[in-house]
Amino acid sequence: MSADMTPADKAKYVSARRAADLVENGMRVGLGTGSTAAFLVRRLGEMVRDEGLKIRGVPTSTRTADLARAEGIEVITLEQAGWLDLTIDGADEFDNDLNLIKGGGGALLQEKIVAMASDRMIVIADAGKHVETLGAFPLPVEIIPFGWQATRKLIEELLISMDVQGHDTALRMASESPFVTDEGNYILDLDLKRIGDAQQLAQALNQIPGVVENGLFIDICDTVVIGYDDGRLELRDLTKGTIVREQLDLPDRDNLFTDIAK
Ligand SMILES: O=C[C@H](O)[C@H](O)[C@H](O)COP(=O)(O)O
Repeated sequence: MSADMTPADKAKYVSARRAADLVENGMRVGLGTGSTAAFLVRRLGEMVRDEGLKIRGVPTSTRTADLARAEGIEVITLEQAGWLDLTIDGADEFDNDLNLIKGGGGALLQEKIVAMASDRMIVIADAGKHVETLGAFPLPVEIIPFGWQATRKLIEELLISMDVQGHDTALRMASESPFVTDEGNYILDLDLKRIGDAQQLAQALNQIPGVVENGLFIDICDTVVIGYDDGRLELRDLTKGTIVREQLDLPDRDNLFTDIAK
């Protein structure tokens, strides 16, 4: 497996592997969705099986739920958990204030609910996800299928009124038909290039009746673990105002990542 991993995959692995060390016995943990979060879930599974870690996980998608169960992690619902100690999730973009764009994998709604029901949200990401200004990654917006074209029109009018230039809104497709989220909704991807006031846009989007939620995570995440493909990593903690740089001791190349290879 190691030979097939791209540099970005290695960096994702580094961040996920380090973030797993922040999970403590007895925690109720929100489990994110996506390729970076999958590395985390696999590592946590290994810690549960081999190191006796006892956690209960609340997955943010059916994909993550399936993976967590396969890894031997006890899976519970958010209702059963009540509240979470920690959520660890990937992101499509993060800025210096740890505001995020999420939803590239279509799981933004459950991800936001789970993150906001947690004492702490940690993002795991390769360094390529860092941006000065959010918006290069198209912003996913989850919308109700009923009257979705009307919702799109209202979103486009909103973007014009907010003076967002050159925008494009695309219904996310899964081959021939619209992509459907775990909650039975559609996703519109807004190609905005640059989001000036992310807070204002997030609030305005959610005022539109057909909009369920948007992929802007503002003031939700307080820590990021940034991974590099050579094992370097950086932990930025906004609450403490600290940046800690470390080097992850990776096994030699032949064994690299075999602990998570499935
Ligand atoms: O809906 C998907 C999630 O928001 C993901 O966490 C995000 O798209 C990042 O995914 P990946 O880790 O695969 O880049």
